[in-house]
Amino acid sequence: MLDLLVPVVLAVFSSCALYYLAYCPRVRPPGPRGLPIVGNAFQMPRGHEWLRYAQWGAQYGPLVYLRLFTQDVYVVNSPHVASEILDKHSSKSADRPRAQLMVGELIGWNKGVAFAPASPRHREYRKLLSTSLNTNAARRLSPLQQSSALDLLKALLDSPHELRDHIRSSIGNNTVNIVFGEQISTPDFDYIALADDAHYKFALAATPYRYAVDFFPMLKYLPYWFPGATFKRQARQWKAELEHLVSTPYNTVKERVARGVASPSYVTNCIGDASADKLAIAKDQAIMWTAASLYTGGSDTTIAGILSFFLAMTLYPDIQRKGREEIHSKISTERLPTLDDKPSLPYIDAMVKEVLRWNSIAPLGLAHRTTDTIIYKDYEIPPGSTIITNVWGMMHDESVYKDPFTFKPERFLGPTPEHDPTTVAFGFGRRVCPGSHLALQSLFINIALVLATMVIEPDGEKPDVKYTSGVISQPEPFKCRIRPYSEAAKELILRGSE
Ligand code: HEM
Repeated sequence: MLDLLVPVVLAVFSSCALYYLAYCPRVRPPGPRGLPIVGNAFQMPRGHEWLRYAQWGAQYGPLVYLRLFTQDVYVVNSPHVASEILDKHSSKSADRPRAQLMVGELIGWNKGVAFAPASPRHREYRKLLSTSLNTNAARRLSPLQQSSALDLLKALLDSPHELRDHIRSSIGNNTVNIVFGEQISTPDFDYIALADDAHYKFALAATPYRYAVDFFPMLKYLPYWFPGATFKRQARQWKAELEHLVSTPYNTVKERVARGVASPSYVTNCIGDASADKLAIAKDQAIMWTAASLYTGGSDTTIAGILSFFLAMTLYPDIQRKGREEIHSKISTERLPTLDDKPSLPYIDAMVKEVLRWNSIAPLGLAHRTTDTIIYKDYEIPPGSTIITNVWGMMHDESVYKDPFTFKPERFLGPTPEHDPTTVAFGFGRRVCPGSHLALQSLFINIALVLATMVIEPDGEKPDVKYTSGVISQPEPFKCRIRPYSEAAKELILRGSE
């Protein structure tokens, strides 16, 4: 009898354990207590969400659980946890939350790289992007970035008060040159103006709770003429505008490739040796949509970074002076710095990092969606969950960055530098920003050229540090005075731009 007891007890015990493991929901990470049915829907912040997420992070820990009706949402407030979930389980976390119906499906933004679902199409996109934007490829594009930074200096000599417009046009033109090889602008088609308009409409259409169709998907079947179906007519018009914006420059470059007169660019590089009119449809579409996505992903982000740098320099004259002294002592005042000088300019390199950290350009990155169960510690993250990375929160965690609201490049120098923000600012896993090398180069070149030749000062009172809300956050309008550092510096700019 006793012989039987031990195996029976063991069998019962292990069955219970197996049942528990298989069927009992694992513990969820802590988070604010929600209401029945709606969960945390009414506690969700509207605007500058990263501040509330960081507060929840301080209260509940690096992984916070929220429920919006039936949607599981995990907010990650630590680089380590983000990497454990999104880098280590990259194949299970590479999807995007289904874009709201209006902006994604009806207008068509889900064909762009950033909002495309994880799929063979998205993998094809990433293959094209990594071939053309990897470290070596990006390095070859630095002369174009140098020349657009010089355009910015020249424009600032002429009209320093138009700082924002000058940065926008220098970065916009540069991105178009990199992607299409030349400006695509005719009296009827101004690419940059049309792209900016499309981004504005994207932001309107993506505003949460704006369109009833996002909650009641059946509404998408309403006929266009139906009373009250204004959203359908609006979506049809915006979709046509988006497709025109995406296809016109691409077809222009393709036609130039066919005539053998295209300038080198991302698009010509992707088309490669294939005869431009014989590309497989899937590849043709992939080149067209990745090209458009480079402008969308690369323009406003880089502009926000350069504006942040100008704001920081207005507020921190000593840091500005130190940066300029490094350039003048290591490179001289006789020539302008280039990307090749990076190894001799560690302080400028640290400034680039601090620009990325001080006020995060993409404070919440872009949300991921899981497609399979992910186990992290005791927690089970089910498929279909939304993962939000609170990049701003990670960059302002006092246990990682001492005095996080102060602009202090020194934190990245010396024997014990603080955590490198470039590992966080560009996102995680299979969705990590494909333009990060280009972005870092652009920030370095612009910062080095401005510091070598210009002085930035407050215009009256020191400005407040106020940033816009949204996917990309940039300084709100602020006043500063910009003047050449010396007559020689002015000469250098004018000579350099001849
Ligand atoms: C300082 C400037 C930039 C910052 C801070 C930035 C940041 C980011 C972040 C956080 C993501 C989302 C990553 C994720 O989902 O985990 C992203 C995605 C993306 N970025 Fe950037 N970015 C910058 C510049 C650029 C540039 C210059 C380009 C192209 C020329 C670019 C193209 C893209 C694209 C296409 C995606 C979508 C990737 C995908 O979903 O697969 N970005 N970026």
